[in-house]
Amino acid sequence: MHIPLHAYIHLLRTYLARQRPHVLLLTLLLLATIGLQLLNPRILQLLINGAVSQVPLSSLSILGLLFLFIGLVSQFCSVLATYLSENIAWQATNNLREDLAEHCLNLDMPFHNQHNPGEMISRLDGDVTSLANFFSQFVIRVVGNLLLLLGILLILFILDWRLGLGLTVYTLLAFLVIQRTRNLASASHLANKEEMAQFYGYIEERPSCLEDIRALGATSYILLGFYERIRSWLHTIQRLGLLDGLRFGITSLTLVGGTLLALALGASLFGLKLTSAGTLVMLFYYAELLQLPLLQILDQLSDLQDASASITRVQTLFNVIPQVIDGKLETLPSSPLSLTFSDVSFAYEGHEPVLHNINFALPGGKILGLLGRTGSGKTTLARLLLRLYDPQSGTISLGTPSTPTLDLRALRLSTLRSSVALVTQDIQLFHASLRDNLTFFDPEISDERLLCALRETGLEEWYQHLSDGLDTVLQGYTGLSAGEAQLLALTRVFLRDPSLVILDEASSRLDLPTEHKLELALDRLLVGRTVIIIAHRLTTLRRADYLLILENGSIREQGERQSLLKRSDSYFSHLLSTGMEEVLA
Ligand SMILES: Nc1ncnc2c1ncn2[C@@H]1O[C@H](COP(=O)(O)OP(=O)(O)OP(=O)(O)O)[C@@H](O)[C@H]1O
Repeated sequence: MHIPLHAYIHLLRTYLARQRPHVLLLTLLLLATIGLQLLNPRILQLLINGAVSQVPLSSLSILGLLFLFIGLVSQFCSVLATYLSENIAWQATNNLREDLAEHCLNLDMPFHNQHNPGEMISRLDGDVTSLANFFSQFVIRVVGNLLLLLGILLILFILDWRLGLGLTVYTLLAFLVIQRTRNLASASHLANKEEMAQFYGYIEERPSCLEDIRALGATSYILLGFYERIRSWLHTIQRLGLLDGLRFGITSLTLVGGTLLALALGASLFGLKLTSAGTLVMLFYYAELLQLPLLQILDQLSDLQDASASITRVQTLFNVIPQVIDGKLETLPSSPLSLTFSDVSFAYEGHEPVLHNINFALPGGKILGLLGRTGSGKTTLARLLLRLYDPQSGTISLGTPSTPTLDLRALRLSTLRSSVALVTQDIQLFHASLRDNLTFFDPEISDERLLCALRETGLEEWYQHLSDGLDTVLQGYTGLSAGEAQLLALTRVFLRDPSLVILDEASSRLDLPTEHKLELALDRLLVGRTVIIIAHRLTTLRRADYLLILENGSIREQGERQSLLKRSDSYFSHLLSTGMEEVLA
């Protein structure tokens, strides 16, 4: 997978620029750690040589203390650097996660239809998390460890060119050998992940159809599938364990080889009286130290491989452009809006047309009852009105007293969606306080306004039974009846005060007191607004000034409710006389 260098640099610059002082401090700390790591063996050399040549104990003690002090400072710097790099990584990944989440939320429905929530979680969490190391450590660690490596080899060259040359050749060979052996188990690691996903997918799916499994007596069949998967997984794990063990063995042997080489070279120089005991110990120390940058550079390179895949996926997501383009007009008057559909036709991407040449006009402040069998296109029509999708042909316009036809596409999406409210049957409640569920986390909305809205929707009594009032945490639908959930959705609309309301009535039957409360709430809510009700109850239809009946995505009939009622040949009259079940179900 090839990612241009500028993509890495762009990502690093974007997300590290906000934390420049921390990055600078981290660089300094790492450089200090490297300097101290290089210095300490030299102190050890002086200490041992001093001891051999019997320098005074006080001087040796100072050297000993200095050795300890440098070790401590080096450890302290390294702890501080770890803390800082964790912080930098969290900040950078959180900023990236935030930008990506905002981007995804602004993408339109066609995108979300094609990408399931699991995929989004894997992008926003999995991929972003795997970039943490890339942000906090990659450049600094690779450059830092290269400096450490070069520093050690340079010191060895200065000590004796044969030592320097021998260990340089060893370093290059060790790099190649360890790098090669690392790839030994990578195919097995992938296979292991695949087997794991298969296994969990299998056991996750089974509980959801437990009843069917029992009723059909399919338990043995399910267990057989379970054993087959676990057997296949076991073989993969065994192979992986073997290869991992082999890899570990080869790496350890290669590293020990370096120390042995250093000792052999040092010992032969010592035998030729070309070096001192202190230098021999220092050499051993450097040879051990050499392992650290070698392994860390290889670790960083393998992390970069993972990061590259994540960077590609994150970039691809950032490159997705919404199909619904935002308009420019920022304001709409708060008076009831008139609505016009002119020759609107629409098909979901890759599907047959759902709406065909829809034409209708609804004056401001009036109520339209929208009827039709299931699948006739009612919800789709509401989605077009909110610009969750754009129609392939035709225009939808809102009208204000000053501008009778204002194409939806001219409006800012945020303006449109604050003026038009959609209450769906599928009411979403967050795991959050009642206050946050109503205000959508907007601190500007006062508690008085909230209580007033709850009174308007008849939820005052329900509210008084809540243990923590507005701070009561709603656990999804637990403790809420379907009617109460609908009333809460209406309370949200009261608070937003939109000019046009689309209400997809719940098709389930409510008990009489709740239905009564709902009717009262609607009486108050719908006054002075333009309303479209996707109606499932006769009582609601009585509110409608106009009716529009859809059939297979086309208008079967439309007109003023009263005049349709009066006309005995109207389809509506026919539906009334036959009980209307088929279109209100
Ligand atoms: N996201 C989608 N992608 C593809 N086809 C869809 C999508 N949503 C709805 N449809 C199809 O569009 C047609 C109209 O669906 P729509 O939900 O608008 O009907 P409806 O009249 O609101 O039905 P109901 O009363 O059952 O809610 C149906 O055939 C449906 O399968």
